[in-house]
Parts: sequence; C-alpha cells; structure tokens
Amino acid sequence: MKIAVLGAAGGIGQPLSLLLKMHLPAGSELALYDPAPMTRGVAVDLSHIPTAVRVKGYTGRDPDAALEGADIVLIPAGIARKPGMERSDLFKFNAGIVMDLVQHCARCCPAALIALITNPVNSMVPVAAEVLKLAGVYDARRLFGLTTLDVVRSESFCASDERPEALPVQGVIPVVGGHSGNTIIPLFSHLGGELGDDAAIAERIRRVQQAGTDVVDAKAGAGSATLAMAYAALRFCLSLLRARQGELGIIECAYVEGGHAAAPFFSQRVRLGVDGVAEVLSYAPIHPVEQAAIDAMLPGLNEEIRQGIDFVRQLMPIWHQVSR
Ligand SMILES: NC(=O)c1ccc[n+]([C@@H]2O[C@H](COP(=O)([O-])OP(=O)(O)OC[C@H]3O[C@@H](n4cnc5c(N)ncnc54)[C@H](O)[C@@H]3O)[C@@H](O)[C@H]2O)c1
Ligand SMILES: O=C(O)C[C@H](O)C(=O)O
Repeated sequence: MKIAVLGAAGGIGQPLSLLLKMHLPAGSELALYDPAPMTRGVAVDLSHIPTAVRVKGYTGRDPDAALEGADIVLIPAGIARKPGMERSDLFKFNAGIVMDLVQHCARCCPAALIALITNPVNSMVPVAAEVLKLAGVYDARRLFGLTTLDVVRSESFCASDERPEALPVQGVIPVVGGHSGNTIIPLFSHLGGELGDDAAIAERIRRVQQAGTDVVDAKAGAGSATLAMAYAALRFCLSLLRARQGELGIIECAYVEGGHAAAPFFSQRVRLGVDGVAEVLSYAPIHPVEQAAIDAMLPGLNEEIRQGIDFVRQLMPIWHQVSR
C-alpha cells in the first residue's frame, strides 16, 4: 500500500508521518509532499527509524510524483486558525489549496481513498467532491472528511484526573453532523447508563464542540491541534487500510456524502470496505437533547456545504482557461 501525505512538513503532517512510519504495515510506502523545502529532510529524518516502511519526500510545485500509484491520500495541507478565528475564516485560503491538490489526485490516483483534514472540513469535502465530479472520477465512497478528532476527544473527556480508567471502548461514541462549532454532535447516549439531566448532556456536547478552540487559545497564535489530530488521522488511516485489505466490520465516523436526508454531506458512522464506504450506519436512537442539537445546526451545515460547491462551480471554468 502506498500512503501519500500532502502537507507533510506542517504541524499535523510531521507527527502524522512519524506515526505512519511507526505503525503502517511492513512493506508500505509513505510519500510525503509539501512545498516547504524541508520536506525531503523530514523524509530523510524519518527514514532513520528502523521499520519496514519506505519513506520518500517530495517538494516543488506539484505533488504528482508523490501521488502516482497512491492507495490512500491524507491531506493536512493549508493554514490553521489563530485565536479569534472561526474555522470558516480559513475558507478563502484553503479552498484553493484543496481544489488544486484534489485535481492532481484526480489525475494521478483517481481510485485512491482521499481523507481531508484541512479546515473548514464542512466546506472542503464538497469542494473536493465537485473537483472530482468535474474530472469525471468522483465516487462518494472514496472521499472522507476527517472527524476522528471529535471522536477521540469525546472518548477522552469521559475520563478525568479522578477516574482515568473511565475511558469507553474505542468507537462507541459516534460524533455526527460536521466538524465546526455547533455542527459537531457527540452522541454520548450511545454509552448507555446514566446521562444526567438535559443541562448536563448539553454541557458534554458543548465541551467537545469547544475543544478545538480551547487548543487554539492555549497555543496562543502558534497553531491549532496537531498531536491529537495526528493520532486521530493515524487511527482513521489504519482503519481504511484494514478495510481495504479485506478485514470485515471496520466502523469509523467520517464526513461523507450521502446517507442523511437533511444534508448532502454529513458526519456519521460508516462501515468501511475495500472501496471505502461500504454502508452508512444509522445513529438512532438518540436522546432528545442530541436530536435538538442536530436540528439546530442543519441550516448552518447546509450553508457551509453550499459555499464549497459554489466556490468550485464559479472558479473551475476560469481556472481551466488560465491553466491552458
Ligand atoms: N479535521 C480536523 O479535525 C483538523 C484538526 C486540526 C487541524 N485541522 C486543519 O488542518 C490544516 C493543517 O493544520 P496544521 O496545523 O498542520 O497547519 P500548518 O500550517 O502547520 O501546516 C500546513 C502545511 O501545509 C503546507 N501546504 C501549504 N500549501 C500546500 C499545498 N498547496 N500543498 C501541500 N501542502 C501545502 C504548508 O507548507 C504546511 O507545511 C488546517 O487547515 C487546520 O485547520 C483539521
Ligand atoms: O479547531 C481548529 O481550528 C482545528 C481543528 O478543527 C480542531 O478541532 O482542533
């Protein structure tokens, strides 16, 4: 299997590449692309770790050599938030980057599974979908927005300093909706047991929704979540790989197209198979507080989706003229 990381020299890209070098199955190939000149150095550095994973660094203007033959493409390319910013403020910088990179994916590895980390995820996945559609290679089963960090946080927040052993079984708490502010809806009701009153449930949801901003504020201008994100992306990538190699029963949450009546793209539990999403799974039944949170955020989520689609539909014709 060949795994390409686009944005590999960045805050997420470096620890993610390290984790991949350590945990990918023996014989895998890791292709690291970033326009930052240090990328080859990152690859040389990682190549000194004695695991049976080949690493190669690529820089320069386009990622084609890194993408050639890739089975999975992980994209943490683009800028991150600073205090006071919303994820949506990143749209104008990151949409062009994603549009460009996904065009290269369409050309060089049209059958690859693509997992987008770049924010705002709620709009970037529709951007990528439109690009792939225009290139004639779109398959909704193969495109994912990464929301695993919300799942990871929901699991972590079940434990506390007093009860570090309270971590739930991995994957039991689905996080649905999207990946920004109130579109992030962790369904703690799936844990079963005593949930507390409505205010307590709402507060648990709010804590997960706020978690990204807490990191941004705590890093005080030096970026957003990188380390837990790298862990989350590794976890998701290994699930994709296991499913691609035929293992059954692999379930993850991800922001994908289809499967939800109220929004064309929605983060939900999916069963993974050889070609990506094999089945979108129901998250019912849920608590009324969780349902109210979903209902309240849907207009905003649909607006973010529309922004991504419109961006590509307006820009792609101009883009093609300029690049001809
Ligand atoms: N989905 C999530 O849960 C989640 C979590 C954390 C961060 N993020 C997002 O991930 C993105 C990256 O965050 P970061 O902290 O690694 O940022 P960063 O600035 O540290 O790194 C981004 C990297 O992207 C590279 N880059 C820029 N243009 C590129 C291009 N055209 N092709 C390839 N690489 C390119 C830069 O050179 C840089 O190395 C941000 O948009 C951030 O908001 C998402
Ligand atoms: O909050 C951010 O800007 C980064 C990421 O989306 C996160 O949830 O940590």
